[in-house]
Amino acid sequence: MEFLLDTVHIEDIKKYARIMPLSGVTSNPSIVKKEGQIDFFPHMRAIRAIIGDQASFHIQAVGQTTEAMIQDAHTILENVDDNVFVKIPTNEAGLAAIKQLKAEGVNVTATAIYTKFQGYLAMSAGADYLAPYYNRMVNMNINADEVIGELANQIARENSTTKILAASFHTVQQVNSAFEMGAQAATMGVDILKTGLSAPAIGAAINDFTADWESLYGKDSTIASIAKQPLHA
Ligand SMILES: O=P(O)(O)OC[C@H]1O[C@](O)(CO)[C@@H](O)[C@@H]1O
Repeated sequence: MEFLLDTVHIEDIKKYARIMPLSGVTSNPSIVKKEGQIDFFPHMRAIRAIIGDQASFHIQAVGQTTEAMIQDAHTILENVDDNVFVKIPTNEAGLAAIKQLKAEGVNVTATAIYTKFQGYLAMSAGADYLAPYYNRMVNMNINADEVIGELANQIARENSTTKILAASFHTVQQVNSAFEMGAQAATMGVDILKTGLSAPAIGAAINDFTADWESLYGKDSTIASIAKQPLHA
């Protein structure tokens, strides 16, 4: 199971690289826009420096034609590093770009996936990751669970190395569901992580444990402090 962050906000990436089992970072032009007019390549290299070589880093091509996407891919690899997964939208131009980039040995994430058909084609073209858009499918009355579940079944049937990197999440429940349907990876904004880890019930349970502990050993006592001053020494 891979958890990725769907942001290029440096402080958030630094913070959550410390907190979570971070498998990678994803971005797209809309995510980049949230940071304002950043110096694109130095910013991307700074993200790589934070997440390290073992994490997967997904950066999107913006060209509209096959040739433009391939040129974008080469430029990204030259200016960030060779391990980047270049995100290519799964339309006709994109599929042709995926085929060519895979023939060159480039890491590719097929993105903008709303249907099984797009996913099957991108898988056949050799994409390393498929990025189905969970919440956008839900908004279009497409059964996101079914799409992800069937893509996962096909991966299993073919013993394929392609992985599902589910994306476009608006709720914690959607992330759980994508994993349960067989996605190997999910990318999410920090809002999802904050919501999932800060439910009032979690804080209430921690407060109760603290109160019980302190009623026994005194205010601000810790495991370390009672080890230094054992009650029955
Ligand atoms: O629907 P949204 O929230 O814009 O998300 C689109 C998704 O597509 C991606 O570009 C795919 O990786 C993600 O970065 C993003 O989660």
